[in-house]
Amino acid sequence: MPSIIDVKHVNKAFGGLTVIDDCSISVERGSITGLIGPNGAGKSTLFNIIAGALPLDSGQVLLDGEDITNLPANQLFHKGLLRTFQIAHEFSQLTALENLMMVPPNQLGESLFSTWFKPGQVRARETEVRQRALEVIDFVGLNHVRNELAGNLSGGQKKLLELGRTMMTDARVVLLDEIAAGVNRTLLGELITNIERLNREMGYTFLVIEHDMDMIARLCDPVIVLAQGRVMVEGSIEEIQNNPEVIEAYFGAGAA
Ligand SMILES: Nc1ncnc2c1ncn2[C@@H]1O[C@H](COP(=O)(O)OP(=O)(O)OP(=O)(O)O)[C@@H](O)[C@H]1O
Repeated sequence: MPSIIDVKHVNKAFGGLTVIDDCSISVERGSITGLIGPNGAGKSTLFNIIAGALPLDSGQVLLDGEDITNLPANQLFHKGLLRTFQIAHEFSQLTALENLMMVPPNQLGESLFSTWFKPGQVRARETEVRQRALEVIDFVGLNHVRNELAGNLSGGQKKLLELGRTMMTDARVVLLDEIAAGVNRTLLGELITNIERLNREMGYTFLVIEHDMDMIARLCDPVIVLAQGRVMVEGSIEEIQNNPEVIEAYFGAGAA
């Protein structure tokens, strides 16, 4: 399978500290690829670079062969590369359903001009968006709380809602940043099922940063291990777990 994301020889330093060091990774189209590594390995920095939230010093990022290096997040969003975000404070006062309805780009209703001059068209579009939001909320299993304020949802339900938000647009690649953190086991099971369904049924590719090794083991193939800003090893979870270098990096000298 060809890759959908290619990170090529990327470097990033903060002050004098090199955090991403000539790093190259490829994410296969249709895969659920895990990105793991010890604390401070540079995972979030690399994510931020891919997601257009942080400029790189040198190197290149390609999406489907197209150079997207340093493109801002909103342009990447239109190209179908998105990352999940914690529900922003101002969105916590909207219901779960309204949170989904806020997502679509170029919503005609957002423009005052079109509201004045094309009210029929705006209404039709809103009905369409609402219908889609109802389907998505059902898909992620939050139908019973659709009219709750997002701020009142449990941690796990918020994660499901974040995942749902990626479904309101035509995503090709979704970056998931520690989605398991603070989620109870039941909801985590639902999250994993939903991610797998999005992957299988809708062709989403996922790149997943995760500290929860259970989740990585259940979901990800391949797994890329980052250490000190470089790829240490890449392979199946079994290969990773049995790799002495990885054991050493995680547990320190003598553990292997
Ligand atoms: N904005 C910043 N300014 C200065 N240093 C930074 C900045 N962001 C990250 N760093 C440093 O870069 C290094 C890598 O951080 P990063 O958050 O990418 O690691 P990580 O692998 O995601 O770690 P963790 O698993 O602990 O979340 C760390 O040493 C961190 O202190």
